[in-house]
Amino acid sequence: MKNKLTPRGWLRKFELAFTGLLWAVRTEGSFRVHLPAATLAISAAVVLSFDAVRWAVLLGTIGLVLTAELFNTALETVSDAIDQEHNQYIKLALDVASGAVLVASLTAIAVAGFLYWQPFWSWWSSAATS
Ligand SMILES: Nc1ncnc2c1ncn2[C@@H]1O[C@H](COP(=O)(O)OP(=O)(O)OP(=O)(O)O)[C@@H](O)[C@H]1O
Repeated sequence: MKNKLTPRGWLRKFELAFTGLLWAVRTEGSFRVHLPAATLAISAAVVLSFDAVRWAVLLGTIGLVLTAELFNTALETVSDAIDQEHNQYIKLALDVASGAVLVASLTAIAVAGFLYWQPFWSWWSSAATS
């Protein structure tokens, strides 16, 4: 079903996108790990007074992980619709999608190391000397 590119059509597109987003967050257990982790990372960035570049990299990295998880959830839903019995192609597709989430998550951990190390060290040093 195609939405026309009118203001009403765009509104409908956003409505459908938010419906999908909310459904995925409510039903996919992995978001119970990703969302608290993202909240913790953002809170630490506020405390450490991240500059604009650090914020941009942090938000981009969080977006990468959440986007990978959303595509993984979409693929799991389609695979349930296609075949709920054992299917080797569905298995491979879901394993690859899980691999994508793993790569995004490991990338986020590595990026976090670079982002937080120096501001944390400055914060720690000034807290220790005061
Ligand atoms: N129809 C199927 N045929 C074969 N293997 C499947 C099928 N459905 C799921 N699997 C296997 O089970 C694994 C987990 O798939 P599932 O859709 O249950 O995700 P999940 O356990 O909810 O994981 P996630 O935490 O990523 O949502 C897949 O990676 C795949 O190896």
